Amino acid sequence: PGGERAADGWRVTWRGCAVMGVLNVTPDSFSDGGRYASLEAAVTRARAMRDAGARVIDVGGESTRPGAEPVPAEQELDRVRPVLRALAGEGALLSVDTMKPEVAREALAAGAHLVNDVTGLRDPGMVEVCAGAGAPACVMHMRGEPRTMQRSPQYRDVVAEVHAFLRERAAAVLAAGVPSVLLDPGLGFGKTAAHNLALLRALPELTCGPHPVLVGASRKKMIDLLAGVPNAADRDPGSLALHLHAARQGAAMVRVHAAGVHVQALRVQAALEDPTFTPGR
Ligand SMILES: Cn1cnc2c(O)nc(N)nc21
Repeated sequence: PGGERAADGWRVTWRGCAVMGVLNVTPDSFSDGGRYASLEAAVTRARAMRDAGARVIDVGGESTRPGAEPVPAEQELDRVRPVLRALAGEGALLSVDTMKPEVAREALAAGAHLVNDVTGLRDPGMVEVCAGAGAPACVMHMRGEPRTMQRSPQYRDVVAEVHAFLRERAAAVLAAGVPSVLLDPGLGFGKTAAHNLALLRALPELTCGPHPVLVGASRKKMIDLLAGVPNAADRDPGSLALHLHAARQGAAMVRVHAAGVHVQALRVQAALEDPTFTPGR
């Protein structure tokens, strides 16, 4: 907490953990599907999250929730490009949430600063796009693919396997010229709630490394399994609990729907954790 910390090639001075606001411009996303289908609504939402203190806005045109059907590249691009163009240069950093290199390339040209690829840049073309554009990337662990990943995920040792994957992918993409990476354990992407808990409890093993770590638990199914909250839209308190834990364990950023709630709580937590912090009065 506090002081300068390089994160992904751009220097941010922040206290504690930064917030990445989720902007799903898809009709079927699990928690806010369809609400931001119109460009104006999406841009308004992004500005609200930025004004609430979100450091990054993550723009996604293809749902990655469990069971989601793939979307053609052109359709995905038609959803995200106008939003990125409208937001470019307005102050928030922009990431594009996509698994497709051709979408990432066009999104970076339209103003995105960062690529958030839930496959961990599995496609070599994605590595080329990020290296070619000099764009940082989030390397996330996913077992399988969104459509089938939650059927029966199994690991010998989920923490060891996920951390090994992230270290190996990070080394590979950096060696291929991607300027910097964030690592992300990919909660809910081919994991049971028990797997997610193990990964959250082992975060210090990941955050003690050289790369900033991003964690996204916002409104996910595990909150229902831990606290009995069947409706995704009601899960922000549980999301906050998980993200405060992640920040306390050294996460550099959390990916959230409720940006304002998280910004306030993380600022208070950072002050609490920072013995040099002196309140205004
Ligand atoms: C797109 N998306 C959904 N959940 C996510 C998570 O936990 N991390 C990242 N990087 N992206 C996510």
